[in-house]
Parts: sequence; C-alpha cells; structure tokens
Amino acid sequence: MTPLLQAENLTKRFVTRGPLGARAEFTAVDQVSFEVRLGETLAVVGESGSGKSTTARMIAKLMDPTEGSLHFDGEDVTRAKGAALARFRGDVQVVFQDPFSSLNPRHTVERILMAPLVYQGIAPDGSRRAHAKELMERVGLNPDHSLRYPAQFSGGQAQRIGIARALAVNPRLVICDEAVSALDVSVQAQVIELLRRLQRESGFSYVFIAHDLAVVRQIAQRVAVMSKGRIVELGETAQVFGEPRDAYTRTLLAAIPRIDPEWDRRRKERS
Ligand SMILES: Nc1ncnc2c1ncn2[C@@H]1O[C@H](COP(=O)(O)OP(=O)(O)OP(=O)(O)O)[C@@H](O)[C@H]1O
Repeated sequence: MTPLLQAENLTKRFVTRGPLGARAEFTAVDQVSFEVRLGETLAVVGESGSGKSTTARMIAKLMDPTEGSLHFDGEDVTRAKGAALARFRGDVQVVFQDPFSSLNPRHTVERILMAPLVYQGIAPDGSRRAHAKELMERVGLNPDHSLRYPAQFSGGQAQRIGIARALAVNPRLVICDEAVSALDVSVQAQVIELLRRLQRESGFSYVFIAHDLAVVRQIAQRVAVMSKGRIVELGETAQVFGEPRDAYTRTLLAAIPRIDPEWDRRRKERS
C-alpha cells in the first residue's frame, strides 16, 4: 500500500558564521528516510539538537530541504507550489509546542478557527461560525467561549485550540511538534487522550515529535530515533523500547525517569 507520506534522504544544511565571520556549513538533518502509514502514529525521538524539529518543518513544508524528496499520497510534493501546495496544506497540519506563541493573541478563538476554513474554502460563509463551535466541542472546549482570546485560556485549553485549528481542514496527517511537552503531567495525559480519541474518530496519521519517551510509549505504534541529524533506529515502539539495537537508543532509554516500575524492572533484568 502506498504510504501516506514518504521522506527520502531528507537533508538540511544551514550556513553559519564562525566567530571570525568565516562561513561554515552545518548539517542539521542528514539523509533521513522514513514513511508514515495510513492511520498510524510515528514518533520521532532524540535528544535536544538531534534534528527532530528541522525534520518536522521539512515534512510540513515549512522549510525546504537542501536535498532529498518528499512524497504525499504518492505525489512528489518536494517542490510543490501554488495549487499543489495549498492542497498539501489542507492535508497536513501542525500542532506546535507553545500554543500561546502559535495562536494570534489579538484574535478570538472563533476567528482563529474560522481562518483555515476560509483559506481552504471549507464550509460556506454562513456556517463557519457554527463549524468553529463544533470544533471547540470536539476538543472538549466550551463553545460559549468562542469570543474569548487565547490568553483567557489555560495552557492545556490553549493547546486544545491549536489542535482544533489543525483539525478544521480535516487533515490526513497531523504533525505534533512537542505538542504536549510544555504541559503539566496531568494536563498532558488529558491532551494525549484527546489526541488518541480524535485519531480513533477520524483515522488520520500522526507524526509525533517528542523527547519524552514515556509519552511516546503511550501514543506511537512506531518510533524513529534521531541522533546528530540521522535516524539511528526505526521500528515498532515495543521492539525499539524493549530490545533497542542501537547503543544511542539504549542510552536515551536509560536516561529517562521511569513511570512504569514493572517495565523498568524487566529492562534491568535483561541488561
Ligand atoms: N535556522 C537555523 N540555522 C542554523 N542552525 C539551525 C537552525 N535551526 C536549527 N539549527 C540547528 O540544527 C540542529 C537541529 O535542531 P532541531 O531544532 O531540529 O533539533 P531538535 O532535535 O528539534 O532539538 P530540540 O528538541 O531542542 O528542539 C541544532 O544544532 C540547531 O542548533
């Protein structure tokens, strides 16, 4: 079956300036290849600076790769512009880490949620307001609060607005870039539950970028481990976490605080 998204040898090099103004090239993402299957959640994990966000930005087409290609639903979208790019934007949405900086503080929730409907030409003029309220209900927000501003919501509620905005266009792939990392643990659990429910209801795929492996275990069927711009391991979550083949993955797993003592005990027994 054609994968929903296919990244092949994606590479991103940044040009930097050294202390004496010398030009240097830095490879943030190096020949990364993976596919995202229909309806699955693929997590991308790795330490800070390993290239997760740069990869997310390239597959969301918020940044062009220096090299490599990107296919969506079998179509080459690497250089997509105009109508093809607009179609891609309707299919692929991003939820960012900090809802407060990714939501316009001067716009009401209603306006924030109506904007993608207007852009994608979804829902006729007269029904957009009702559509925005429905979206609020879907993500567990009170639709009576549609005329409030982002700052009037808590962090978890604001992230629900970010999720509702991503869902407005009925995407087929949602990229969550550290979408729950800034939330308190209890709020985080609620938002993860919401993300899972929405996937069950709508069947879209997630690429879930995270550094918290405990979160990844709850949500992802497959996981790609990144280190220094490369994917060092990719496989079923249970297999990668249970029997990591790569030394870096083992270090990463050993470094996280365990929330599941039973799992930790089994891991220690094996090593
Ligand atoms: N615009 C840029 N110009 C130069 N270097 C960049 C740029 N964006 C990212 N980098 C560098 O590329 C590397 C990968 O960054 P990236 O943000 O993708 O990593 P990450 O794994 O998402 O890390 P974090 O979890 O801290 O966000 C880092 O060393 C970063 O400093």
